[in-house]
Amino acid sequence: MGALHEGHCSLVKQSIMENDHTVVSIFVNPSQFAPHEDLQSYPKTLLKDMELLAARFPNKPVDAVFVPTVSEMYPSGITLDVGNQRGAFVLVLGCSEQLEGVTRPQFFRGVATVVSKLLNIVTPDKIYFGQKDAQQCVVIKNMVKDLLIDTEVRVLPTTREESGLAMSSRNQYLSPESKQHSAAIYRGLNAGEIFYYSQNGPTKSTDILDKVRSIYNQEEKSRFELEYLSLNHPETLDKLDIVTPGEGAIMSTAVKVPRADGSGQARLIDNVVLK
Ligand SMILES: Nc1ncnc2c1ncn2[C@@H]1O[C@H](COP(=O)(O)OP(=O)(O)OP(=O)(O)O)[C@@H](O)[C@H]1O
Ligand SMILES: CC(C)(CO)[C@@H](O)C(=O)[O-]
Ligand code: BAL
Repeated sequence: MGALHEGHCSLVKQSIMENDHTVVSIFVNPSQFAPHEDLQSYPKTLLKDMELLAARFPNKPVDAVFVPTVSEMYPSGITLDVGNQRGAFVLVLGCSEQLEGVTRPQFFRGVATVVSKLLNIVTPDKIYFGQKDAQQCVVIKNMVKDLLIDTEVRVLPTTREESGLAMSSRNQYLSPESKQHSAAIYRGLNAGEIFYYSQNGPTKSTDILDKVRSIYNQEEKSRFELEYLSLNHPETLDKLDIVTPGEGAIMSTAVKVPRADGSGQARLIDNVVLK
């Protein structure tokens, strides 16, 4: 969606390494935002993005940057009626009731819709996504499988700041202080991860999540508001009561932190995969 950072660049780098041609799409997709979300303020830095791509990949540059308009992507307009969301994609994907789907009921549908459009336009052999948006990756993998789309979905690890904070375009909303507090998001997930591996066997989800919460509880609620914290099956996103080695889980969270300009909260997501 633009406002490019090193997380995006890691996807571009991998694509340049693995393919003859690379297309970058930059499109802030209105259909995945609910009316109360941050579509209007979402950072748009196209010229800087182009400069960053040129500077980071001077030897083998990307072949095209695709920057469509909303009406090019949605020639028949967009239906934003959340009450009417049970369209084909939701039926195919079957995970609209989970996690991001609970707090952002339009999100999975909007992402599936725009990604299928992008796939139809570019027809790539491979398409690259970041593990930071783990649930989005599950939805897209299911969509590609269920709609028999001829592309390979590549998911690359989350690029982090030194503090552990996952890089995200929305980090631009934060003050340096808020960024410091936000680093607790990953510290907590990491504490849960370490606990799980120390158990060396099936582990109760509540025990793992308690370890994460013990870190989150050290933060003041006005600075760090937990929206969800959950352990889910890595492929179906079903909630797990027990995490079993071999089957594994995605431990994911969404946290709201104050925006630097005082205009409310920024919502940040992160996750770790338990093997
Ligand atoms: N830190 C990261 N590491 C690896 N991939 C990332 C990272 N951040 C984003 N991506 C991936 O880049 C692609 C484009 O994401 P998007 O433009 O929404 O950026 P974002 O930084 O995730 O923005 P947002 O702040 O809206 O979450 C997605 O596949 C996303 O998972
Ligand atoms: C998958 C995506 C491109 C759909 O707009 C977006 O959600 C993103 O960039 O993560
Ligand atoms: N990185 C996912 C885009 C979104 O939050 O809408």
